[in-house]
Amino acid sequence: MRELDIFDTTLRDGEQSAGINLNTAEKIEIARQLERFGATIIEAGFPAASTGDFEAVQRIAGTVKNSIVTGLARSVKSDIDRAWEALKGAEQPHIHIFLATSPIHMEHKLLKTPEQVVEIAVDSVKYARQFFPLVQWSAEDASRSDPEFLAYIIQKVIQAGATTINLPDTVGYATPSEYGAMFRYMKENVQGIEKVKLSAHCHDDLGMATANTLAAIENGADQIEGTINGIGERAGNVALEEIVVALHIRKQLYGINTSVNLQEIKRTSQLVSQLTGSFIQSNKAIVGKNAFAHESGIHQDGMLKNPLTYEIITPALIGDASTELVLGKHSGRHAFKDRAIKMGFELSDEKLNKAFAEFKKLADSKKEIVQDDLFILLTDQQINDNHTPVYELASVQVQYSTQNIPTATVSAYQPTGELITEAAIGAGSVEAIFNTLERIVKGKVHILDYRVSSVGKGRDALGEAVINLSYNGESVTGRDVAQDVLEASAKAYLNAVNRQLVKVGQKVEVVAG
Ligand SMILES: CC(=O)SCCNC(=O)CCNC(=O)[C@H](O)C(C)(C)COP(=O)(O)OP(=O)(O)OC[C@H]1O[C@@H](n2cnc3c(N)ncnc32)[C@H](O)[C@@H]1OP(=O)(O)O
Ligand SMILES: CC(C)C(=O)C(=O)O
Ligand SMILES: [Mg+2]
Repeated sequence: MRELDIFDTTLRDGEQSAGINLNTAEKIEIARQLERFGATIIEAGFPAASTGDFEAVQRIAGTVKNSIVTGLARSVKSDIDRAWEALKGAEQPHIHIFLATSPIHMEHKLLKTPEQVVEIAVDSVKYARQFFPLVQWSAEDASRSDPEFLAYIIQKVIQAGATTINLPDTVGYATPSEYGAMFRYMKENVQGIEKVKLSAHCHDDLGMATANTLAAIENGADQIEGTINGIGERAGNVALEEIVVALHIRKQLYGINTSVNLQEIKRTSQLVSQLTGSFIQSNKAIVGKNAFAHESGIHQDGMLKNPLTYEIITPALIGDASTELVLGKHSGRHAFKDRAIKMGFELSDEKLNKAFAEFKKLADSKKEIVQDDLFILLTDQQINDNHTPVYELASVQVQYSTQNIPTATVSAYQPTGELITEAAIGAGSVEAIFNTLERIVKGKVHILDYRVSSVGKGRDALGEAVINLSYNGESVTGRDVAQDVLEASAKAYLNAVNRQLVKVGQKVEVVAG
């Protein structure tokens, strides 16, 4: 059986998705889950990009023990120095350096000749090797590069000390046969290629990321890179869950093993979706809401006679218990704690007590508490930063009728602890609430995106609101749930503003420390 390394870039390329903005606590939570998922390598960020990214990479490198942690760097000394600062405490320091090799990128973006690009690549890898035992070098836009030039620069970079070579399909342009052929060509034409790991990195612009990644595997890739739920720049990266399940289901065809624990797929997917605020389309392979739903009569008949007629994967394979929990308003702390532990949460007693109080409040207004409700509630406590003072919703009241202008009255605690009440009108109830909140948070707010949906099933399902707004010029996403969508919307709005405040608080801490 061949071993394949799984390089997860949810926290770097995934976070490059428009509208996704994770804070350090959320990144650490995702990184810990990726470790449970079994990623060989976790790309935790781009340390030179911002203080927030630097801090997240440094803290993840100090937290995660069973996966290698890496950070991205341009081929410049200052980026490599910053990456070393962030990663020197890691168990196995690993850096990911990239430089574009396609004619269009070299000429129009880097403004360099191919000769200069070779020199920069070699110098940066040599420089990085002085610090890092593991250096991955990526030829950005490899699939649109001249194969001979690509083979030449890869050979030079291997001689300079690179330990992994990545061949990205940066703009999702390649077809499976072309992408596979590139791997074969490099294997046949680059001296020393057998000494390094060869990696695939596919984007989904033409919907071919999964097919391309499998083509790379068929042609000798030792590592594949992707994200959970396929989030990422533009149309996203390849969805790791699709690759690992395909390799598992088609084991006889591929003969490949990975370190991934398939049972952790559902939880990882749910966590990434919740913390990034990015919905998973219902027909998404493996993790979509309908991925295991059989609707039509002929299919249901077949399933009843023998599930293998229509089911190649079961929810149980990916750890989707989907069971309705028998936790309700009469449940006690022990049963609640036991369930939280079984769901993989590690909460302090203080956080567990807070989560329990929230659970009791919810159980009073909702017949049944399902797994999804509990997951959201416990995750919120787990990543809750209670050091930076933030806004907290006290009450919201809306007057709406088809004849009159909607009016909202909102009371909220300020970061100072003071309770204030404001009122405003709007074209609809939601706008009236948002206009009122804008007065409360005392900053310029622009709503960029806003969505509501239900969590779980039934009339009394929780309402979830996700809002992307810019607060004082910085774009940030907030989300929250409540029994009522208007309350969820108000809470999601404050959640976004609070996340921005927490981020600012973290920056101050890093600069001061
Ligand atoms: C394919 C990918 O996903 S690549 C990763 C993309 N991710 C990101 O860009 C997110 C983080 N980026 C950032 O925070 C910023 O872009 C920074 C901090 C890295 C740089 O910011 P700035 O200094 O303001 O430069 P800006 O982003 O405007 O331009 C990029 C510069 O880097 C150069 N550059 C681009 N790639 C590379 C590279 N691999 N190696 C060296 N230089 C590079 C560009 O040519 C440009 O140089 P110029 O300023 O001489 O024209
Ligand atoms: C930085 C590189 C590997 C990248 O993300 C890409 O080329 O898509
Ligand atoms: Mg990419």
